[in-house]
Amino acid sequence: MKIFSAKQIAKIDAYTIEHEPIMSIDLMERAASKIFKWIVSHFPAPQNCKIFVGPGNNGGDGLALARMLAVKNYAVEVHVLRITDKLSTDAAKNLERLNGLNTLDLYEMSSIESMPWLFKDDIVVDAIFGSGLSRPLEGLVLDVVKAMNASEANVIAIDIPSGLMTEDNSENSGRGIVRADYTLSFQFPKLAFLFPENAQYIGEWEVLSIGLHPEIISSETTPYRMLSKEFVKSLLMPRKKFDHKGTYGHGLLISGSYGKMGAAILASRASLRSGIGLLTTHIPRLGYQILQTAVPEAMVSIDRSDIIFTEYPDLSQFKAIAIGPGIDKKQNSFRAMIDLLKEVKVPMVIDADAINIIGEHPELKKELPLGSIFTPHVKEFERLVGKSDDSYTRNCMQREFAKNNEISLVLKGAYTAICCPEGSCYFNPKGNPGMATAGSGDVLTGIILSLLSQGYPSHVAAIIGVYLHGLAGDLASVDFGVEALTASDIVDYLPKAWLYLKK
Ligand SMILES: NC(=O)C1=CN([C@@H]2O[C@H](COP(=O)(O)OP(=O)(O)OC[C@H]3O[C@@H](n4cnc5c(N)ncnc54)[C@H](O)[C@@H]3O)[C@@H](O)[C@H]2O)[C@@H](O)CC1
Ligand SMILES: Nc1ncnc2c1ncn2[C@@H]1O[C@H](COP(=O)(O)OP(=O)(O)O)[C@@H](O)[C@H]1O
Ligand SMILES: [K+]
Repeated sequence: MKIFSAKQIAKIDAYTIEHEPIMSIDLMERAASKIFKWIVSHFPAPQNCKIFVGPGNNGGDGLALARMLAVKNYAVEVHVLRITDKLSTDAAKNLERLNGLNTLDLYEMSSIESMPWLFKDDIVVDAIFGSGLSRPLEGLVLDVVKAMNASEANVIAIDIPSGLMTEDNSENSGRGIVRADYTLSFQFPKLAFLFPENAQYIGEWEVLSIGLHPEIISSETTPYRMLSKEFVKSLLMPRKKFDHKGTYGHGLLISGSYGKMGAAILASRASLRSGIGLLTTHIPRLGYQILQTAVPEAMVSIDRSDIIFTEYPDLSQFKAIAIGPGIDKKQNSFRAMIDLLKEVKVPMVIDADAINIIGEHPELKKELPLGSIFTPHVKEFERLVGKSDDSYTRNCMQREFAKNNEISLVLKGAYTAICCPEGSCYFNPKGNPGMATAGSGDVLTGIILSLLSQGYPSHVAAIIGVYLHGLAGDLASVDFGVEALTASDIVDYLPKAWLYLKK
C-alpha cells in the first residue's frame, strides 16, 4: 500500500472527482458514510455524539456524519468553530443539509465559553482539520483541543487528529494536537501514523477505503509504502524440483562472544529456518561445544581467540556474510572488521556491535561491499547516522544515508522502516510489543543472511526478512501472548510464517 503526502492526496481526490467522475459533495458523502458505518458498528447503542467542525472539507465530513447519525437516532450536537466566516463549498452545503433535522442541536462556537461539557460516555468527533492543516493550532481551536484532551470521552478523529501534520511534525510543539482514541483515515495511512511519538495522538487507527481512483493511485509515485502480504509474496523465488543445497547458497555468520553465545545460536537457527543451503557460523573458541550442540545443522568456524572475534575464515565459498550479533567491540574485533571489510566482495548484513564499530570509525563506510544491509535499532542508528529529535527527520536522514552510501538501511521498531539505495522506504506493519525482548534482533539478522545467501537482491532480502520476522512474532504471540514471548519463539514460528506467507 502506497503512502502519499497531503499534497498528493489532494491531487488524487481531484483526479477521482474529475475522472470517476463524481461530484465532490458525493465523494464527501461516501467518505462520511464510511465513518458513519464504523461508528454504528463500534458504538451500536445510540449515544451522545459531539461533533467539532472546522471550516474545510474535514469539517464537511463531520457535518455529513452528523446528519447520518441524527437520522439513526444518535443524540447529536454539532459545534461549528467560527474561526473564519468562510466554509468550504461542500462544508457549506452539508451545513445547509442539517436544516430541518430537529433531532440535532447545532451550535456556532466563537469563544471557548461555549465549549460543552464532555462526559466519559460521549462520542466526540474531531472534524476540525484534516490533511489541509498548514500550521500549528492557536486561539479558539487550540482551546477546544485542550478541552477535548482533558476529557475522558471517546475521541474519534476523522482522517487525522487535528493539529497533527500529515508528514513532518518536527516544528510542531505538540501543545495543540487532538489525542484521539481512534483515527479513521481515508484510503491511505498517513506517514505521521508510523512514528512512535505520534501514537499518543492517533490511538488506534484504521484505513477506510473511499474508492479513490485506481489509475492515479497506481501512477502517482511515492517513496513510501506499507508492506503487504501480497507484495512480499510476489517477491519470493520458487524452489525447483532439482535444486540442491548449493542452489541456496552458503552463508557466513560472524557472531557471539564470551557470555553472548546465545546470539550466535538464535541467528544461526533463524538462518536455517529461512531456507539457507549451508551455514557456517564463526565463533570464538569457547563457544564450540555450545554451538555444535545447539545447532547441529550449522558448520562451525573457530576463532583463535577464546572469547571474541579477531579473525575470519577463507571467504571464497560464501555468498553472503552477516556480522554483529553478540560480537562485542573490543580493539581486536575492530581490526578484524577492517580486514574483513577490505576483503569482502559479497553482500553483508551488519548488525549490533558491527554497526557501533562503523559508527565509531566512519571511514570504514567506504569499504562496504555492494548490497550491504544495516539493521540498527534507534540507538545504533544514532551512532551510525546521527541524532535527531523526531522520527520524520530521522526518516529523512535514513533515506539519505541509504542513498549516499548505496546500502539498505533497516531501522528496527514498531513499524520497522527499510530504506533502499534508490530512495524508497518500506514500512512493516507486522510485529508486536512481545518482540521487544532480548535476541529478537539477532533472529532478524539470521533471516536476512539466509535470504541473501539464497540470491535475493539485498533490498528484497531486507523486505522479505523484516516482514517474515514480524509475521513469525505475530503468530507466536497468538499462542504465547506478548509477555511470555521470547526470541527463540520467533525462530520456532518461522515455519508457520513461511506457510502463511506462501498461502
Ligand atoms: N477533497 C475531497 O474530495 C475529500 C476530502 N475529504 C476531507 O477533506 C480533508 C481535507 O480538506 P481541506 O483540504 O479542506 O482541509 P481541512 O479541512 O484540513 O482544512 C483546511 C482549511 O483550514 C485552514 N487551515 C489550515 N491550518 C489551519 C490552522 N492551523 N488554523 C486555522 N486554519 C487553518 C486552511 O487554510 C483551509 O482553509 C481531508 O482530511 C478529509 O477529511 C473527504 O471528504 C474525502 C474527499
Ligand atoms: N513494539 C514492537 N512492535 C513490533 N516489533 C518490535 C517491537 N519491539 C521490538 N520489535 C522488533 O524486535 C526486534 C528487536 O531488535 P533489537 O532491538 O536489535 O533486539 P536485540 O538487540 O535484543 O536482538 C526488531 O526487529 C524490532 O522491529
Ligand atoms: K480531524
